[in-house]
Amino acid sequence: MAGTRALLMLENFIDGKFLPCDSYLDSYDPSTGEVYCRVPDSGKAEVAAAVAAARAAFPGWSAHSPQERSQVLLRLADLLEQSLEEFAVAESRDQGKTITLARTMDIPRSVQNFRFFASSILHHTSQCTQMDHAGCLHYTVREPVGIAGLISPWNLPLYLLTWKIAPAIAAGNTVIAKPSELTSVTAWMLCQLLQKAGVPPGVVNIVFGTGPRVGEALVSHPEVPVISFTGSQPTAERITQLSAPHCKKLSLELGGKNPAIIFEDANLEECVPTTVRSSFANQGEICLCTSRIFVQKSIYSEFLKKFVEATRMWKVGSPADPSASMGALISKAHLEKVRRYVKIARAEGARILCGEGVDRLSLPPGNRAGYFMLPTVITDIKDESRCMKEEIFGPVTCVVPFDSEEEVVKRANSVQYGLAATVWSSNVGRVHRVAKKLQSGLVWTNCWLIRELNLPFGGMKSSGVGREGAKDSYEFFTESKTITIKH
Ligand SMILES: NC(=O)C1=CN([C@@H]2O[C@H](COP(=O)(O)OP(=O)(O)OC[C@H]3O[C@@H](n4cnc5c(N)ncnc54)[C@H](O)[C@@H]3O)[C@@H](O)[C@H]2O)C=CC1
Ligand SMILES: N/C(=C\C=C\C(=O)O)C(=O)O
Repeated sequence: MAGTRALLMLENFIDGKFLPCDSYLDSYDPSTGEVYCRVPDSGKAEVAAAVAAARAAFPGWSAHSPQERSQVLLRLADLLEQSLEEFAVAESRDQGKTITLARTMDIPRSVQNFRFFASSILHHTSQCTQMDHAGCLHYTVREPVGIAGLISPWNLPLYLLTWKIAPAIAAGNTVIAKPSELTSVTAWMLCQLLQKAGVPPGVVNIVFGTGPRVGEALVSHPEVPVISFTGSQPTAERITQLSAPHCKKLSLELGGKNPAIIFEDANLEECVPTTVRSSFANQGEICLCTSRIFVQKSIYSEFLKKFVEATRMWKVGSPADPSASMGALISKAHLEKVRRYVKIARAEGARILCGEGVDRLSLPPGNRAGYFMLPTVITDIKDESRCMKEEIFGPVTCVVPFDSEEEVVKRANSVQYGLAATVWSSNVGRVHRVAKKLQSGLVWTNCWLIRELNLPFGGMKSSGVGREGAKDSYEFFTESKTITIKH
């Protein structure tokens, strides 16, 4: 329990006003295991109120010029940047990640999301073709779709929420956002900045609560024609079913089982630390994290030794500790789920080289009830194992050897997911060839998570439907109309 300290009470943000809710959910600080915040447990009534506000705000907001909307987004970015530290501390407490990561990645990227779409909205052009034999000119115009429903997960709370809000409102839509019930605080803090930045009431509405209650009410609402979702594959299936009767536009950004392919000519000085980071950053709770590492046989032992040594240097500690590389996992249930995967691997005869069940986790007394685990490296594991097939979404990675390029491409592609991959080699021809053959929406060669926001982001196969980015998000959040002029 939270002891004598008052709990932080969040409120929904509808039509520019903070509104209390009839019932509330407990929200935990993952680094202590204590309830510290209460989140509205919204449902159909709150969604109906948000839809009414978004509907009323749409004509005015969509009639603004892109330049006017851009100015509002830029003010929002500036205000967020001025409060960066406050947001970083709040994100860390709510999610369990280190303050350092929130300060250097989550909040700066949220600022960048607003700045990026404030700029990119100014540069779209439409198409025009002529048909002289028929005396016709054809051109396209794009219009905002209407009210956008935005559902975001708990791993990168403000980062992914703003990645949806910014392009949606830049294009002239009004929005109803539903952050994860596990991490609602920075979304609520953002509402205070919306007012200051001059976002008109009703343009951005935020309803808090669980997926089955408020999430489904939003997805099922007939006046919300477009849904952008980031989260798990089973939830995406449910959203697809609920939105099917309304033929909604869907963008689904889902999970991954991302391979790292390390050839014998890789530069291990760069590859080892980057692959440790790609496996364990944000406690492994990023859909882009590496969870299957394929290493060419001739360097397998050398890589494994260096990789385990580097993983053991990755300190797990209080999120406020500047020397900690990893904080707490999101929840007790998630921690248990991740640990279960390690147990399954062990029962199948795999070897756990470091981390869970092998090394001792040392934490300050105040964090001992938190949801921490050590970064864990598994080897001697079959490709058919659940740990090599299913998304674990925690600090667990598997390392296995391979012989040939052809073999490793086949094995890398053998899972249901196709989100991100890394390829490590100094042979330029090989990196192009392998990148082309991988079934993956994103391939990073000799690096990881260097993002170019202009270009398409998203996955193949069960990793999702649609792409996000400057042009892709613009196309998703607008409808195209083709006009023919006979002259
Ligand atoms: N981007 C990614 O790849 C992510 C993947 N995951 C995966 O999903 C697993 C489960 O995590 P969850 O938090 O349960 O993910 P989730 O997919 O259930 O939650 C994501 C968002 O969807 C909402 N939601 C849940 N059920 C819904 C429904 N029926 N209708 C509308 N919205 C709904 C949630 O409230 C949250 O805002 C994780 O262990 C991880 O494997 C989780 C978060 C992000
Ligand atoms: N969607 C996720 C990460 C996106 C990162 C980016 O846009 O840079 C995720 O982890 O769910």
